[in-house]
Order: sequence, then C-alpha cells, then structure tokens
Amino acid sequence: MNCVFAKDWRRKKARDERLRLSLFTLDEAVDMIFWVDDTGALKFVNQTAYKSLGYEAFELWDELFPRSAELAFQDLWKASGAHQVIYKETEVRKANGQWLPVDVYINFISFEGKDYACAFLRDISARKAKNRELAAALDKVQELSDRLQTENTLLKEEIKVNYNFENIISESKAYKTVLHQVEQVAATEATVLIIGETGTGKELLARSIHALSKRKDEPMIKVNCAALPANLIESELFGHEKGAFTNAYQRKKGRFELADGGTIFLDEVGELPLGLQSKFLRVLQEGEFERVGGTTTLSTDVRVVAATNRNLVDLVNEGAFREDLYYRLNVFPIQNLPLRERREDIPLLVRHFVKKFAGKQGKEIEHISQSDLDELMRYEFPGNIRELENMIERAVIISKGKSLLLADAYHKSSSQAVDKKNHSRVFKSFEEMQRDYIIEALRRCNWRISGPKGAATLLDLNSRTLASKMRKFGINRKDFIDK
Ligand SMILES: Nc1ncnc2c1ncn2[C@@H]1O[C@H](COP(=O)(O)OP(=O)(O)OP(=O)(O)O)[C@@H](O)[C@H]1O
Repeated sequence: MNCVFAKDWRRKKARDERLRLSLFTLDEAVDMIFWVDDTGALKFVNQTAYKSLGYEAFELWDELFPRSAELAFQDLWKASGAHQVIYKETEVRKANGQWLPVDVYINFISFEGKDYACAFLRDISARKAKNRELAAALDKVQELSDRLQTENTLLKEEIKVNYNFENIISESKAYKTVLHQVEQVAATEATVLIIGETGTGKELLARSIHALSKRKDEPMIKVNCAALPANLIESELFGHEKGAFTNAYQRKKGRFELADGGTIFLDEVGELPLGLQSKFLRVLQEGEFERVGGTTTLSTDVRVVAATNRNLVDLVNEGAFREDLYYRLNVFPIQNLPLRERREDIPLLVRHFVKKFAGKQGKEIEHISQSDLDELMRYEFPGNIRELENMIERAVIISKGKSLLLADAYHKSSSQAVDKKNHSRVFKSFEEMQRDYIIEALRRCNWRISGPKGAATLLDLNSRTLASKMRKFGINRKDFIDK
C-alpha cells in the first residue's frame, strides 16, 4: 500500500512539475498566447502578452482587434468549423492606446469536449521598422533612378542634336531650334517644306529628316527641279513607257517609282513647270500617276521633303505656282537660317572645312589667324555655307605652310557682287570665271596641257600662255586630282 501511495505521489509530483514547466514555458514564450472560448471570452493569456501590451487584465477578444474585420470573433468562430489555421498580419491596440503590429496564427482546438481558439501573436514592430527603412531606401533608389533616366533622356536628346546630324556642324542656339524641328517632324510621315537661301544646308536637313525617319533603310531620291530640262522632267519624275517619245527605246521607271517606300527630295520645287504641277499634286495627294505614254495607273508610297530658295507665296501670286500645291507642300515648313544669322558657327565651320580640305590635299594646316576669323565674322556671306566652304577650299589650295592663307581667298569671294534681287546667286568676277573655265578644260583633257588632246588646244591658247595662267590662278593638278 505504501508502495502504491509513493508511486502516485511521485507521479503527481512529476505531473505538477510538468504543469509548472509548461506554464513557465507559456509565460516566457516569445509570442503572446491567448485561449478564447466559443463565447469570445479570453480564458488564458500568457505573461508575454501582459508585458507586451500593458494590460492588467484581458476581457474580450474583439477588444484586442478593433481594426481587423477578418479577426472579428463571430467570423473567426464560423471559420473554426473548417479546423483551419488562420494567419493574419494586423495590429493590436496596447493599453496606452498605441498600435502594435503583429502576426497572428490561430489554431482551433477541442479540449475536454469544448472548442477553443488558441492564438499566437508575434510582435513584428522591428520587422516593420526594417521594412519601412527598406521601403524608404527603395523610394530613394526609385527617385534616383527616375532622375537618372530623365537626365539620360535629356542627354540622349542632346547627343542626338549634336551628333546624330552627322555632317551638320553647329553650336548656334538659333540653329538648334531648326534642328529640333527636323527631329520633331522626322519620325512623322508629314510633308516637309524647307525654305532658305541658297547654300544654307537645305539638302543636308532633308537628308537628316530621311536618316531620322522610319524610312531610313529605304532610298532617298533627289530631284533637282531646276536642273532638269523642261522636256525631260516629266519622264524623269514619272517614268516613261517604251516608244512614248523619240529615243524612248526602253521602259523607264521615274523617280517617284524609284523612291517607293522611301523619301523623295524635291529641291528647288519652285522651279517645277506649271504644266506638270497638277500631275505632281495628284501623286502627292493620292500616290497615283501614269508613266509618260502609259495608261496604267501606278501607285507609290513616298514621303515628300521639298526645298525652295524662292518665295512660293510670291510665285503663287504671280501665277507661276499652283496655290493648292503650295498648301499641300507647306504642311510643316522649316525656315533654314542664313549664315549671317548664326555667325557663332563661322569659326567652327572654318575649322571643319580646313580639316576636310587639308586632309584631302594631304596638307597640315594648324593655324588660322584671329584677324582672318574676325573678318569672316563680319562678312555677310550671301552664298552662305557653300560660299564659306568654297572660300576655305581655295585658301587651303593656296596655303603652303601650316597657316591658312585666307586673305586671297576671302578677297576673291567678297569682291564678287551679289544679285540683290535674288540674293541667292553669286555673280563671279571675270578672273574667277577664267579660273573655273581653265579648270574645266583641264579636267576634260585629263590634265594634259599641250598637244592635240591638251587643254591649250581646247581653249585655243598657246600652251605656255595656259601654263602661266595656271600659275597666276594657283591651279595645281594635284589639288584637283581626286575631285
Ligand atoms: N551645318 C553645316 N555643317 C557643315 N556643312 C554644311 C552645313 N550646312 C551646309 N553645309 C555644307 O554647305 C554646302 C551647301 O549645303 P546644301 O547643298 O545642303 O545647301 P542648300 O541650301 O541645299 O543649297 P541650294 O539651295 O543651292 O540647293 C554643302 O557642301 C554642305 O555640306
């Protein structure tokens, strides 16, 4: 008997010890632990919960979670039917009114014939603070990245303006506006009309528009409306059928057909013969035309860029240009600037052309005098960049050492009279004409001076006279050999 009693006593002692240890474990757990019965009353709360939340006593579950609809007691209990584990990140109100972020795990347990919910709440304020720090850091990174992207885009735009127009040399603010217009319109399909004096770089702009457009991999076909003889221009533009006229031995595609899918550049569009303008308007509007001597209607998909140094409105008023064609072309006009309105580009262009021509002629020119540059800055340049380019080419030809001999070339250029009415044509001096004429003759004769096939014979001059004129005008074969 004694033995049985001792055994029971030891068993009870072990059970008591386990109970105490269990309670101690529960009280010292990291998590707050709550037992709730099916009426919502709190049946057990561990010490961690008292310490963490600062309450003297806990009453009802719902008072703990006034913000969390999902953890409302009634709903919670309905869910218990499924015996699932509920997890929720929420906030619990502390005795001092502050809110404590918690992770809540709820298990539904049947114990001695009754249902309970056992909830574990873990204080996650440290994790939340870390997350907030992380979110703030991410916001900062995002902000920096956005800023970087904006700066990058601006830089790219700058780069585009500076470098994408590969051959266009300029640092003038006013000209940047022109280049911006080119960029804006390039990506569209709009017809562009470039207006500007001769030699201002209209063709260069037209090429940039094509190069920056979606059609850049297709051809850009140029038509110089002033250079084509009137009787040939229709067949050049629209093509002809075999036998359409004398000498039309073959069928030939016109430039509108060749430009299909690409861009057609109509230079000096103001010179287009009036008789052709309606056919021209039709192809612009409907993309349709017939070859000369043909009856089949052909279609073409071309983007039109036109240029003019004439005032088209004046031509319309004079009856030389169709008004409807003018409006069709004037969709996006770009006014190109004469060099005298972007004088700050002169030194830059001078250096560019010196490098270009010195390179071609195998010369090393390192010095350009400031007084020469100053003089150029004051000059009106009626022939614009082309005039400057020619002037520098001449100067490079006559320069012997490392300094550019500009004076001669400059005086030749500036002494040429400008046709005031047109402002666009440079009237060459007699000497200049002679020089050009001699160069042309020499080219035709493959730079042979004397003999029956020589330039002297062609020019009806004595070969010694020709040689002396060449010296006088600074004409050297080696300067022209690769042109
Ligand atoms: N910004 C520039 N940078 C470098 N070269 C330029 C620039 N603008 C024009 N040029 C050069 O000047 C010359 C004349 O340019 P372009 O032929 O484009 O002028 P244009 O206005 O079309 O002349 P035109 O009215 O006579 O047809 C070309 O050799 C061209 O390369």
